[in-house]
Amino acid sequence: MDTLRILKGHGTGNDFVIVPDPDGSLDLPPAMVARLCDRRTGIGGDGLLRVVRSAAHPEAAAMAEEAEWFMDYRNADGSVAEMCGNGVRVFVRFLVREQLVAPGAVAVATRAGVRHAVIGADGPDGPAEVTVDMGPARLPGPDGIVVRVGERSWPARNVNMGNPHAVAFVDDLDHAGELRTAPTVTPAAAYPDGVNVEFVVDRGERHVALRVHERGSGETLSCGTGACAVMVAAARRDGLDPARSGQPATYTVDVPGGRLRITERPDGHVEMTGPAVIVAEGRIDPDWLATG
Ligand SMILES: N[C@@H](CCC[C@H](N)C(=O)O)C(=O)O
Repeated sequence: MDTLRILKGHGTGNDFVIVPDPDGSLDLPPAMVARLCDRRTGIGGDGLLRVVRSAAHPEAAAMAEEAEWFMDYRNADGSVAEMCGNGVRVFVRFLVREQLVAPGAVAVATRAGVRHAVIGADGPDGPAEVTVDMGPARLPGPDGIVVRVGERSWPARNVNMGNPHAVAFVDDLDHAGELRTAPTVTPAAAYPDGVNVEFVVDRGERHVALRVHERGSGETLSCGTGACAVMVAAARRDGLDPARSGQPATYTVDVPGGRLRITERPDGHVEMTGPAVIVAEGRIDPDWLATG
């Protein structure tokens, strides 16, 4: 690799290094991803979005007819994740900016399947928000999940948005402490591949706020899949189930980096709407790459 074009983007403060690689020709081992995501010695990011044509990637080739582009998402530690909600909005923003797709309906292949997004034209008030059909939530259980931080513990709900989440309702977001290390979640068997943990408080009617500790990235300013998991957990707690009532349920979910609007539809699909921003673009110094 002599040089590498990269961009930097974020969605509600969840930030990503974007690596265009249409032909899927780059070798991006976990150590290189971690170097690029390092906030002091690299570009810095909660994760990395590699932009690859679905047909050029073995994990996405089967989705190529439905979605031309594959979001190869990696966490900041280099680990692979199935899905990233903020990431998919930023990914769509990137595709439109590069004129790789037209504004409007955009399908994106992910490891959790194809996700369908809608992005409008930018207006006088700034860039259009992006809405993504995040698919249905699964609530696989078991009962009795507990999240612990230091001396405190809370019951939690297992919500899967393509990736795993433990959602704990708490009295005060500060009670989760510094979150420098991952909360302990038991039983461990509920999450064989690790877990993202959300701490949630109520802010008003159908309005909640969260903090999140992400698998592979630590505490972040936002998590789109986490916000969707939180919305569904809050709806069930509040006695709402659109699949049974036939009525959609919409919640405002505040994250440390902004605000997302999440709707669960009667068909069970969860829609997320929020901003997606491209911050910068440039090239990685070939010497830096070579000394990895
Ligand atoms: N920040 C993302 C989620 C990224 C993946 C997650 N850390 C995992 O390992 O599942 C989002 O916005 O959803």
